[in-house]
Amino acid sequence: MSKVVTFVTGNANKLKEVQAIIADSVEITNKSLDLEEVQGTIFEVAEAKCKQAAAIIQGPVLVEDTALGFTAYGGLPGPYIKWFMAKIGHEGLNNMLSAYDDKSAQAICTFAFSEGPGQEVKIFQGVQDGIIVPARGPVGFGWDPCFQPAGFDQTYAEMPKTLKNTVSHRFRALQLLKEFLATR
Ligand SMILES: O=P(O)(O)OP(=O)(O)OP(=O)(O)OC[C@H]1O[C@@H](n2cnc3c(O)ncnc32)[C@H](O)[C@@H]1O
Ligand SMILES: [Mg+2]
Repeated sequence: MSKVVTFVTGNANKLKEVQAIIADSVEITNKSLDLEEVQGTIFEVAEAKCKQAAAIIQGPVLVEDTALGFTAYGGLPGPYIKWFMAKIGHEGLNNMLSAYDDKSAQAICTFAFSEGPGQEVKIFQGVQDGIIVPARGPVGFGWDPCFQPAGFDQTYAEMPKTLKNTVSHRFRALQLLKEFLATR
């Protein structure tokens, strides 16, 4: 069984964070592919991406799906946040919540791992609560400028990368993944 895991993602920023957070403990190579995403729950989206990746790579694969859910919208946009970001941007995300007092949101990072085609898909999820705020900080990675994690007065974008990478939804999910990969 190959120990090397291929992380399949079309997102260079995700890859950078994953490398920064776990590269010292796990051997991960990367394949840049924008996998098709089904419509469904976060788990269904992650599982389907993982099966697709395993079929392409024909070996151990890791994929990740990131969701941003607004409490006032019952968890939407959730896994569809990418398309909301692309079409309405930071200002639009804030405007969506202008009718509501509750600005709270959850950033959810879901990794899905499989040893290969036909193998079981394992899921590792990390959640960070926060609020949606008018964009602050450098524009670099998705909705970072308008997500302020609970317990902090900076948005993800304003934080030094080293801080985001020790408190984020992705960091939390990677702690679980790391434990699993260590026993593999
Ligand atoms: O190939 P994949 O891995 O699917 O990469 P993607 O860019 O399509 O990513 P998703 O399908 O998971 O969609 C998540 C969206 O949220 C954005 N995003 C993901 N993680 C983020 C983070 O930590 N901070 C801000 N934005 C993030 C990302 O740029 C997308 O627009
Ligand atoms: Mg995607």
